Amino acid sequence: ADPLSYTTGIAIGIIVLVNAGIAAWTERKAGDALEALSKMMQASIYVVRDGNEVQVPARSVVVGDIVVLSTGDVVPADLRLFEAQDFKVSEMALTGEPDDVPKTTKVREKKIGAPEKLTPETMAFSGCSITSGLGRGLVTDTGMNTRIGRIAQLIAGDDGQKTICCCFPDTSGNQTPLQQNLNMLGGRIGILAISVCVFLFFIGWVTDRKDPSNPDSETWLYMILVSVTLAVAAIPEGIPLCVTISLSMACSDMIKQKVLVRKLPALETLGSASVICSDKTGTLTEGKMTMVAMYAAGITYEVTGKGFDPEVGQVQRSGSHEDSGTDMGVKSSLLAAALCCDTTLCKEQGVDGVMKWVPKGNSTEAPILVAARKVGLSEAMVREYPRVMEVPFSSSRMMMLTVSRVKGTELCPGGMPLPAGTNYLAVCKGAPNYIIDLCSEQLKEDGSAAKLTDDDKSEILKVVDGHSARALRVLAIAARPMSSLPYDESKEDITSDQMFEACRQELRFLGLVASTDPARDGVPDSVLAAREAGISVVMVTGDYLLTAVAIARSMNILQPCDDPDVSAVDCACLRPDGEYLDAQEIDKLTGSVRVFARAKPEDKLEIVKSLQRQGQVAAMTGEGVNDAPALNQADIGVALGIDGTEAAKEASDLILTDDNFCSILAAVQKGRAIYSGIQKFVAFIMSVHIAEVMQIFVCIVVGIPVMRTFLILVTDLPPSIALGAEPGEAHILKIRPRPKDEPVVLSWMWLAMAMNGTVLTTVILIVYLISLMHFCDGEVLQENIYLLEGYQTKLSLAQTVAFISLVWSENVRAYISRSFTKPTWHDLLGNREMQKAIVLAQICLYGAVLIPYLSDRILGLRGLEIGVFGWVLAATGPVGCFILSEGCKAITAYQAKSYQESLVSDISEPEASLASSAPAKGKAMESTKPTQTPNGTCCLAF
Ligand SMILES: Nc1ncnc2c1ncn2[C@@H]1O[C@H](COP(=O)(O)OP(=O)(O)OP(=O)(O)O)[C@@H](O)[C@H]1O
Ligand code: NA
Repeated sequence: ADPLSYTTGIAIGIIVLVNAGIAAWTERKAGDALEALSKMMQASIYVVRDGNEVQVPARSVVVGDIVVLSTGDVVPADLRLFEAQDFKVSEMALTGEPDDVPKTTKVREKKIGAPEKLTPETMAFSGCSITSGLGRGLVTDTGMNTRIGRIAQLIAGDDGQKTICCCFPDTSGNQTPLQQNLNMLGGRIGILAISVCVFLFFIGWVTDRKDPSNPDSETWLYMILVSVTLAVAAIPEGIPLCVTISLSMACSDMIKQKVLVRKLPALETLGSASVICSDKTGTLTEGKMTMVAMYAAGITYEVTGKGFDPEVGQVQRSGSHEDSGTDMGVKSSLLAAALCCDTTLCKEQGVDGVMKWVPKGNSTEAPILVAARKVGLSEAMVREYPRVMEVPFSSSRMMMLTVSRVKGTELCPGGMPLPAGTNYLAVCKGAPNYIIDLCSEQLKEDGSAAKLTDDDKSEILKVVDGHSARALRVLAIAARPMSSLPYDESKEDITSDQMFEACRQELRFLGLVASTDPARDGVPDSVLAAREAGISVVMVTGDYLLTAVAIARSMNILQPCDDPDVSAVDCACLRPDGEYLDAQEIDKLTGSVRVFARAKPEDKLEIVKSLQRQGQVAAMTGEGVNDAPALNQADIGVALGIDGTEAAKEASDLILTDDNFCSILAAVQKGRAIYSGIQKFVAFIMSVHIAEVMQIFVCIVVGIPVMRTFLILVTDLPPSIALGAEPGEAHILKIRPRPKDEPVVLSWMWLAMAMNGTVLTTVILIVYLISLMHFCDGEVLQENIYLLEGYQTKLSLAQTVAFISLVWSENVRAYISRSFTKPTWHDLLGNREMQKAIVLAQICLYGAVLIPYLSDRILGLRGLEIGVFGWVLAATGPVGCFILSEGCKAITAYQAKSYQESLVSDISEPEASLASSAPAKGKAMESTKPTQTPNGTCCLAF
């Protein structure tokens, strides 16, 4: 019997196996990489070990551990609390209860008639986040034994891993929208391929095609073999594999850019981001504040020195160079402020071995401690005033309050006099416009207290505005000497809100402190680059409006032409009477506003929702627990790695490991590059499949022996993967963001694929026909060829030439496909992965055609016997392909350009009408949204 009819089947089998093997191996590798990533992102928590607080992975906590919890942490296990200060927990995940639940350490008698509590007040449960306060607890249960673990078990029933085909894990649940999109595309191509196969089967049957090697066999048997071959050739099984590889490689690359990808779909969404809403402190600025000015007891001061070093610089009256650190107002304000801080300042050895002053805690408080030391108020002195109560800073209250014990007749030597019988001092520090409303008197230069009139208030606010216009962050400090606590300490049920309310009455205004926060390097340029990329940058900050505007100007977020009355607002105007405005009115604001000041975390959520209603794809940064809903809502939730809380990280899609705004833009650029890389290899793979189908089709219909070219599906894999790793083209940040629901394969890409498939088919068929005529004594038709003596060898010579020519053409086309629009010679060697891939493909080729037995017996290829004529003829293929494909590129480039232009005009038309009707002046171009998808419909073009 003739082995050839089996070898075809064997060859197909081998190819499918090799393909599946490579696929499984690379998928595994990609999976490992992602797993390593997820390890890096594990939550961590402080526990007490050997008497020290140490940071450990949250998962490693065991029963009996003492866990230290503070605002923003996620409870790692079920705990019994034995310390709780203003401790509130969101139990949303457990009970669905949206309000924060206060916790305590005391077991209380259950009141008769009081509603049954779902969760005891003395326990904190795994998975819940701390919304305020500090606490310590003893771990009672971990893992699946926790409440949430047991609920999870109940829901899951049996927790067996889902698998398909008995051994392969079912990963379909983790697929990104793009992967799902491509799978759907694959499904449609599959259906199309099957129709073509059925059609071909009937044509072959009607025209009575027979197996050339076995003319007596049944036609239908042969045609089934051919049709199945065609189906294998038609389905682009390499695409999902390349997508997985490209996404996982991108994740590893992003780490170098200081971005951790928590959720894969974010990688794709990044490419279509049209607005980035960023925090200010620490993200746009360095978050390393230095106090530069003060106002105390009615006198203005300058503070000299830079950074956190308290040993250089002094406090001096404006216009003088003399040290005024001993002024009563200065001392009193700074001491009071220091009493109301949770931050510490200590000298530590830096990485370079030099001793450096480093603050630990809140960035706003650091400059206060530094300035206090400059006037001789050391931490040891501050500790002499024991704190009895604290209401921690929260972004919603915009202030912090503490009560400390004081004694004597003055606050400190040379400080403000205290009334007789004073035992406590309440200190409130925070946003000046909030504090000033709580004050009823003010400290005068002689140490007396005078009534704070409305004129005085506006005088002080003028000072605040003056500092704010210089981009300084201003805090007000107010205090109240008390003989006894204004609330009943022994009352168990008293909440911190009630204590806050009681202590913040009748405050005495002491002073203001103003600090600079320098811009991060590169941020102003990144903002400009974002604008060029069609992405608007919006600042959402808790800071004062004037400060925010001044900083936004220095960061290019507001341009000189922007009118701050239109482009910057205090968030209070989103909720004039405590209630948010209607959607429409909020949309009108978010359409033009670039700076949101005095923002509370809830405002972020409204802003994101509003931007999304307008068709924007929004990235939003966040750090606090209360930012979690906004991060969750945003298309791309970005948590800060350094300052961010665990709760924010858990709600996010990306984590910036350096908190730097510039990294977001780098991630967007990468997101765009990945997406265009995927488009490139999809087009590359699809066109070779189109070509395969066309060749087989033409051969069967005309009656030429079918080519033996399936191996191309293996040799094409490396270049396809390399296309996915294409570094983004230079103009990638110069085009506008891709509309949200634009299909992966655009209509002009379909045309490009069809043209390329046709070019490849035509060129290779011509090469094949010429070599058939050369090797098979001038015959090309199957029925004549199989009459020839030794026709098998002759035929396989011709097929070998066609195969070599095809692989070479594909290698050339891989370079051509590096850009849809730019000529191939532009940055020819710009992708090193491609060079490696081509070498690999070449090795496969020569192995397949030259290794004895493998080539001739199994694959039916005879590279050793085709002679110089064969090799030269094969070489004409890539040349022809190159010329024709480059020609087609001109058409594609034209179409791609008009598509981009149609996007721009689609957007600028409604913009023009909007601009003429709205009085908003200086409204820049990038605030518009890519709303509709201009006809990017997929028409199957082949
Ligand atoms: N530790 C603090 N104690 C007292 N008041 C504070 C403290 N930190 C900030 N504030 C006040 O609260 C305001 C809002 O602070 P918040 O931390 O919410 O904003 P932010 O850090 O400037 O914002 P973002 O980082 O989101 O840009 C500040 O402008 C300041 O007046
Ligand atoms: Na999100």
